[in-house]
Amino acid sequence: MTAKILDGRAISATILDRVTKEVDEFVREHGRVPVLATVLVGDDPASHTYVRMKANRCAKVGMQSRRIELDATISTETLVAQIRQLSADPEVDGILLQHPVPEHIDERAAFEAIAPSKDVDGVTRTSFATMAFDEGGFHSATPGGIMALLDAYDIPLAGKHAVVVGRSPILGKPVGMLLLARDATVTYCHSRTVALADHIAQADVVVAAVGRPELIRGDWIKPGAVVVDAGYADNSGDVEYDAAAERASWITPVPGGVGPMTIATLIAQTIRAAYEHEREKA
Ligand SMILES: Nc1nc(=O)c2c([nH]1)NC[C@@H]1CN(c3ccc(C(=O)N[C@@H](CCC(=O)O)C(=O)O)cc3)C=[N+]21
Repeated sequence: MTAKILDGRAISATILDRVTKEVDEFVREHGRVPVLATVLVGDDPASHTYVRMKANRCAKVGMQSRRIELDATISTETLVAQIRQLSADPEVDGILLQHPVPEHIDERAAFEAIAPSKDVDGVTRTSFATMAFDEGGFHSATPGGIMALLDAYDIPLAGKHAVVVGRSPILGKPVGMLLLARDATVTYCHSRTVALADHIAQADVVVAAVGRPELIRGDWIKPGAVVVDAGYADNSGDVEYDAAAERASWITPVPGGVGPMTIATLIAQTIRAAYEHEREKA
């Protein structure tokens, strides 16, 4: 078997086309352009690239982005104050704080300074809780993008055994909960898991979200499984792609899979936030 491609580039383009129309309508209706504020701390080149891509995608759909770049040495308090200011700014619809922040900063405290109504990247406790209770809040961008990609290809999830590798608060943990909400049977694996290969071999759906290139070997994959690779360390995935593609029924490439879906989710949630802000004003 050779796997079919879950084409995140194509599906994200469809989403961004739809958002472009929504933005156009929003501007005509409300006489202003939606604004996404991006906050980047420090000078990690990969983080700069991602934030630039997000700003470019904003421009492409007709939204404005406001870039805030902060020195790597700033304190948690200063970062929190900056983000609170954006949360209080009526011109800002969405706020993205690029992860990771330098180690001396309390990243959780910084995320929590994002007003829930502006949490278009889905990183706050409020968003986590609404996601977990299926109450329609903003989804964490990568998990939301993964679900949209699976849905675009009508991948069945009910009753399937999904194995999520990784348990980070904005990726592994929430994607497992979204799969659970769709009636998958979910197993979480992580750095302390014993016999990872044996778990992967049981999976109908594998979601790899650890950031360790080629941690997951192709010959672990159960024939016919769906493989979603959310790894992006050094621009390579967590899955040994060629060997996995020989066994899988569907697979996400890196690049061109989960990455573009993450950005599309962020952008789609930003126009939604803008509409909700206008509704609150009315
Ligand atoms: N608060 C926060 N939210 C995030 O969503 C977030 C984050 N922090 N920190 C870093 C990760 C990483 N991330 C990516 C987004 C798009 C691509 C992407 O589109 N990559 C292209 C290739 C990139 C290239 O060509 O260089 C692709 O996969 O096709 C990758 C990685 C979002 N992240």
